[in-house]
Amino acid sequence: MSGLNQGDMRLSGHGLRCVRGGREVFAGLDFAAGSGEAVAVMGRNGSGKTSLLRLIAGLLVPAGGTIALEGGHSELSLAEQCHYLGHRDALKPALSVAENLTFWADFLGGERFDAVESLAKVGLDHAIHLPAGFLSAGQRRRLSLARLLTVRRPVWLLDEPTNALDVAGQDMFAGLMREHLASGGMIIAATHAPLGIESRELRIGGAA
Ligand SMILES: Nc1ncnc2c1ncn2[C@@H]1O[C@H](COP(=O)(O)OP(=O)(O)OP(=O)(O)O)[C@@H](O)[C@H]1O
Repeated sequence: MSGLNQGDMRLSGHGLRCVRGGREVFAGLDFAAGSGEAVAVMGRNGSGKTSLLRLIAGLLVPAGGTIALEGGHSELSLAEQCHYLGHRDALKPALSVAENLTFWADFLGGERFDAVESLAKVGLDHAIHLPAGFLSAGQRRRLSLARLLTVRRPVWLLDEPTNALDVAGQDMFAGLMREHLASGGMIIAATHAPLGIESRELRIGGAA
């Protein structure tokens, strides 16, 4: 019995151990997040914040411990219910802004929402036909964020999501995160700066 209400989800990790390049990065790590909750993963450089997100996304295998999602879509894996947004923007410079978004929507599959509307929400509708290679760093980040809106997935794994965003961009993104949480989603974000939304702190490896 999970004790969850219908539609609610809970993502948790217990006793997680991460080894990279033969070196232990962290061990005995526990975390939990429920629908509507955000967790800010904090810690010094190299403490394993990105590694934790990659473990949850299924891009790395834990050396120990377990990760479980309760109450999600029973026919989909955890990875299929996650968006993983790395700190580097995964964009194809020769493709236009709209084509990059379509590429990601095709790649990720599932139900998709209007790309133009998503681009408008992140303030990029004026650049829709521009090659992504021409975008500024903040605009590239905004295009990456539009992916979260075009393909809806309940678990957002975000690595330093506000990097390169100006103050207005950070406010815009805080609004998008709040909407996502209000709709029952959850967010695990590695960050060195405040996220701009209410969040629980998960500190890895002692004080930064
Ligand atoms: N592919 C790899 N092979 C070996 N070691 C790696 C690899 N990737 C990362 N590491 C090591 O794992 C440790 C954790 O890295 P990680 O990127 O998870 O840290 P982080 O907390 O996100 O750091 P930062 O705040 O600098 O972004 C670091 O010591 C790093 O050198």
